[in-house]
Amino acid sequence: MAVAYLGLGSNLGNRRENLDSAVRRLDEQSEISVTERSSLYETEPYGKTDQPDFINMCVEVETRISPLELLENVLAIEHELGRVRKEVWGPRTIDIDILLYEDLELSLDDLSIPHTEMHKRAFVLDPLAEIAGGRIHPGFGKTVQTLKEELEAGEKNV
Ligand SMILES: Nc1ncnc2c1ncn2[C@@H]1O[C@H](COP(=O)(O)OP(=O)(O)OP(=O)(O)O)[C@@H](O)[C@H]1O
Ligand SMILES: Nc1nc2c(c(=O)[nH]1)N=C(CO)CN2
Repeated sequence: MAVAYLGLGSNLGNRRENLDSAVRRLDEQSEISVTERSSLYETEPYGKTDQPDFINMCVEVETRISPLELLENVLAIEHELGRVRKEVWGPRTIDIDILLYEDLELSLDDLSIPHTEMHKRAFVLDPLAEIAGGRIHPGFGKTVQTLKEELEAGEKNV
């Protein structure tokens, strides 16, 4: 059984309901069990800032399926929940990113693991540290908690 961590975000419609539905749908997949969920974090939009605030959270899942099959499941759930991809980094009913999958490092056209931006994003590291603070990011060889602290220290020095 593999343990993976997913980051979820919503900034359109009923954001809590969107996140709840996404977590429920993930857990309803026969091949995926949601084993931990973080609290909800209200966050200002990062990157493209002229859009509504997000609610972000992370979940831990256990699964026997491969990273690419997990991505297919995640994209199908995004689709079911009505996410329309109009612009990169734009508003969305639901966004689900695969952050970590065991200690795998993978770089394919459609899938990079760990997620390439996760260490730069407080909206990922804050909820992730709550449920996986001690997990090692295989690319950096540092725990999630350390990456979160380094990001916070860096932000103070800007
Ligand atoms: N780790 C990953 N998790 C989810 N999608 C990924 C990952 N790595 C690559 N992708 C690819 O990224 C594509 C676009 O993702 P998406 O539209 O969610 O980007 P975004 O949310 O706007 O930006 P970001 O990925 O930086 O959060 C997906 O269709 C998927 O093929
Ligand atoms: N706060 C916050 N900002 C974002 C988010 C997000 O989930 N939360 N997702 C983005 C694209 O993936 C871009 N910016």
